Amino acid sequence: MERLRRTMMFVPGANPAMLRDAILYGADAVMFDLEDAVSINEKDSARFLVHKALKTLDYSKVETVVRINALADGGDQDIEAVVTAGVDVVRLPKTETAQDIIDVATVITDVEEKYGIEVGRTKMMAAIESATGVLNAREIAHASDRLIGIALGAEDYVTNMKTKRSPEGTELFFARSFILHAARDAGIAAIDTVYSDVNNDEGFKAEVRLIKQLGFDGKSVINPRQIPLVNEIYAPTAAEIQNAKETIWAIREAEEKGSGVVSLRGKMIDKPIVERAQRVLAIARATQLIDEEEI
Ligand SMILES: CC(=O)SCCNC(=O)CCNC(=O)[C@H](O)C(C)(C)COP(=O)(O)OP(=O)(O)OC[C@H]1O[C@@H](n2cnc3c(N)ncnc32)[C@H](O)[C@@H]1OP(=O)(O)O
Ligand SMILES: O=C([O-])CC(=O)C(=O)O
Ligand SMILES: [Mg+2]
Repeated sequence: MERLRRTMMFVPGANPAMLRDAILYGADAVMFDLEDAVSINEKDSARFLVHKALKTLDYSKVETVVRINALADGGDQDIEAVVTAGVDVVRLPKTETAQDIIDVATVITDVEEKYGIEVGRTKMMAAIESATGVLNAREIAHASDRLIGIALGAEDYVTNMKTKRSPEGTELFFARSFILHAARDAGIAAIDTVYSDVNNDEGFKAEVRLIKQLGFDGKSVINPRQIPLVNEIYAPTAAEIQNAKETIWAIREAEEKGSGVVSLRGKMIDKPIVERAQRVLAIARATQLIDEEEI
């Protein structure tokens, strides 16, 4: 099973208390921010704090991500600071073209070589936050073997599109769909954008249901309270788990009889349906909803 990336929590890089406690809330990934959550005069101290946090804290199973600045705005210094501290993933914001990714990947390679770090160890993500970025999403998603995913950055995107976010997310439908297709085409993760109305749990849950149904692997979050809400919606229900088990049992029985198709309670089961059932069970296993050995 690929790594779970249901929640990626932004943590402002200049806030030592938040950096220290970020690990405690159960996010699949913590994403330390050196870009828009950090004011210009705090950029250097944030870079230093994030380097220290990555070096000294124990992240065990939590994936570490750092959102860097553009190369023209100190991104090369950010890369040196975080790659030498062992970050798992470098996230490039406002990615417009495949060349943006190639340029960052080249700087990462230089730093890995300079410090004797295995070349390719540091992974990357691209955040897509403009019309140009969306239209180039397919090339971006294929731009480097380092890429583990692409993400939508909707606040900047709607600004670029001269609109604003709505509860229904109509204005994001094309960008979400296109980014998802690009990610699936490249075989990498698709991560949805933040929900900024941090005290509106009902609105947040409606958005999470929508992006799960579209097919996103998970969502960037900005507050610890959003983490359990995502996990609850992403967890397979007892009925879904039972149905997945019955699907596997039914197809095993059919295969023993030499057939690749069977019907379960009037519904046809064949290869893609079996694949979906296997994914439900893999998520159930990864989230301890069923035992490792079960089925
Ligand atoms: C468009 C973009 O670029 S989005 C990405 C950049 N933005 C960010 O990184 C913002 C991250 N989030 C935050 O800074 C905050 O959650 C805010 C400003 C949105 C809300 O702040 P608050 O109202 O103070 O949050 P809240 O009262 O829920 O905080 C509860 C606890 O969680 C902690 N916490 C809140 N958000 C975070 C976070 N993102 N990471 C780590 N800890 C956090 C608080 O420090 C507080 O801890 P304490 O109880 O030990 O004091
Ligand atoms: O990447 C994100 O979700 C946050 C962000 O920068 C944006 O929405 O502009
Ligand atoms: Mg942004």
